[in-house]
Amino acid sequence: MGGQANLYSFPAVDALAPVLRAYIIQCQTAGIHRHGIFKVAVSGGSLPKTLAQALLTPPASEDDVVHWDKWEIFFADERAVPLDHADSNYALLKAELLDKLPAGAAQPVVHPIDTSLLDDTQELADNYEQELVKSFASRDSVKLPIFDLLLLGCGPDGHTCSLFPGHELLRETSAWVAPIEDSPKPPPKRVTLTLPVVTHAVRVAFVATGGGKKEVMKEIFEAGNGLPCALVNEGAGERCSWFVDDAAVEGVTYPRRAFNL
Ligand SMILES: O=C1O[C@H](COP(=O)(O)O)[C@@H](O)[C@H](O)[C@H]1O
Repeated sequence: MGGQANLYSFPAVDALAPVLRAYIIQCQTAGIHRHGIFKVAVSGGSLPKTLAQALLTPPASEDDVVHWDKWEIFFADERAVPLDHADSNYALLKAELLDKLPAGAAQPVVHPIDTSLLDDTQELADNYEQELVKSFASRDSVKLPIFDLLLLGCGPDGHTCSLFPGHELLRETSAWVAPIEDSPKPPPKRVTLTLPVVTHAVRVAFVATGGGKKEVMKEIFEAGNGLPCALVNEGAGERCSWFVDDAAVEGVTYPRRAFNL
């Protein structure tokens, strides 16, 4: 993959949010142009709150409209818990964003995990993979699903989705969705998109904010060290963009880019 990941840095989340929105709208326009729909996968953690800040403000113009009725939302990773559990990424996205969409307005199609399968994470992952197969066409006809956009977080240890540093899941080359039963961050049982699916997306955007991320950001951008986020940078190259606040990249020498709104 040619090119390097783009790093966009802002004094604070208030300044980051409108640029993230503009970037997402660009991806939305491209997706709708490409196939009449916008297929996105989102992370949990701190991301949904920032996403809400970016996407819930009224449009500034016709070109700035979020066409929710064209959105198909998947989860980049999910914890093996009920959908109303405090650890559920679905519950988080619902509380932060989905429940706040204007009443009566068109709604996105959302794909949560099948919670009847929580006792068997392999089944849970296989079932979620089938959700992707239904949406992206059969596994026989496409080697990998191509999301229009992945919206990802970065943990302070450099994990993204539920792909953790040094974990054998990083070597998965066949499955689209994989189970993990020993996540170092609770809860231990989860399902996650695999690295090939992540790096195959049309666009990948990370959002990382706060001084608690600065050590790992330095490692990701200056050493790599095989950290999951660094592997995404390497695999997706210039298709990958980071939206961060200055606190998260304090001391990081990697060049920042200017985002042309
Ligand atoms: O466990 C998880 O953590 C990561 C990072 O979360 P953050 O709070 O540090 O942003 C998140 O992206 C992932 O979806 C979640 O399951």
